[in-house]
Amino acid sequence: MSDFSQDNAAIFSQLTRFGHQEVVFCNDEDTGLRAIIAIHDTTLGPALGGTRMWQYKSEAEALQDVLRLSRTMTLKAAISGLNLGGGQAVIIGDSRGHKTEAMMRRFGRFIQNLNGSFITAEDLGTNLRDMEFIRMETSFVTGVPESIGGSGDPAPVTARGVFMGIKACVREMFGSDDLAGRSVAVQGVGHVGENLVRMLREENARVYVSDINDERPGRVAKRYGAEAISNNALFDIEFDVYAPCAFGATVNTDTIRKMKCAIIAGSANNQLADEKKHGKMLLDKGIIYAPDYLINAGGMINCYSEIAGYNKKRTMQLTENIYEATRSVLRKSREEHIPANEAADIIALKRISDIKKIKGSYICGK
Ligand SMILES: NC(=O)c1ccc[n+]([C@@H]2O[C@H](COP(=O)([O-])OP(=O)(O)OC[C@H]3O[C@@H](n4cnc5c(N)ncnc54)[C@H](O)[C@@H]3O)[C@@H](O)[C@H]2O)c1
Repeated sequence: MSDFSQDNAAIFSQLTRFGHQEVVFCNDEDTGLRAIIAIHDTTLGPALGGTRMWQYKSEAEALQDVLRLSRTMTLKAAISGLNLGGGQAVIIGDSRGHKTEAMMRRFGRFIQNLNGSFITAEDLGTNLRDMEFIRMETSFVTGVPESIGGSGDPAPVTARGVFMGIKACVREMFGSDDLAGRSVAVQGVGHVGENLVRMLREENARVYVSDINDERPGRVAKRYGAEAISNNALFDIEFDVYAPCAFGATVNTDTIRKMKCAIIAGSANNQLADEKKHGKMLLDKGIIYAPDYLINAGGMINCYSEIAGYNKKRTMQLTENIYEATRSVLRKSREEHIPANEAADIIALKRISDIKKIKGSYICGK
């Protein structure tokens, strides 16, 4: 991968290719801060996106990550009916060694300079404490602790959205969204996965759980009446729904060949190793896929509510809408015989282009 700093033209061609509006490079010698903020699209509202701190192998890799993630946030907001755009920030460095209060607050000042076109939240390598530091310098941060007026842990809300997505898929496949007796394998029983297991068991689904952490599956299985299985056995067992809730790219050529499930619906980001290729493979194999950014939007919805003045009831209503949104995507996929991830992209991009026209005519009419 070439270093982007040696090839400026490549940056602009990438921005054009993915339709990014603005990219800000933040450099501060005193604190050692090196960060990139990407604002993908603000047609629907301010760009919301997490701040990820990661030891990237190269600057090019950091840029690629921030561009990809910010675009997904645009699609997620659009398909969820939120008045938000998509953005993302990455801080280059080791979150365990390089992070300081001063660095986070300096980063907060960069966000402040964007005057509200970018609002951030926690992501991999950052935590609620970091958000508190950022908030000392700017109000354009969300997902802060409940103790200081925020919406708190988004995982239960994310799990609720995934649960609604699973129900919509089950209805598409079996004609009813009743989960009693349906079998679901939840891979990764962390914050989201465990909440999901609880909800599934409340509807009497048969639940299998696996995790790379040896202790968790047994504990979660015992608590909710699920069955612990080994990570390696995941695709040897037949079940109705595979719910990836651990990490990305678990849906790839190798695993699709082994899969005996009817549905894939989980919280992990970027589940398809290759969007185009694996979306098509799933369609051809007759496996229903709930696009990840659609059904894991609960966390974003939680942040959206916080920006508007947090209201738990409204947050849950918006999250329940994931059921109908998933149904629309699956219907389009079935009627047009296109992969579900492609159907989701089309619906999300159409909402943005429709609203862009309205905004245009509003300005003309002034
Ligand atoms: N937390 C949210 O609100 C939210 C929102 C949107 C998307 N997501 C995505 O959902 C997924 C789960 O999020 P979370 O907050 O529950 O994270 P988490 O870290 O709390 O849980 C992840 C779990 O997956 C397990 N795991 C890690 N690698 C594994 C492997 N190779 N095989 C099996 N299990 C493995 C971990 O041991 C852990 O128990 C992540 O991909 C995250 O990006 C989370």
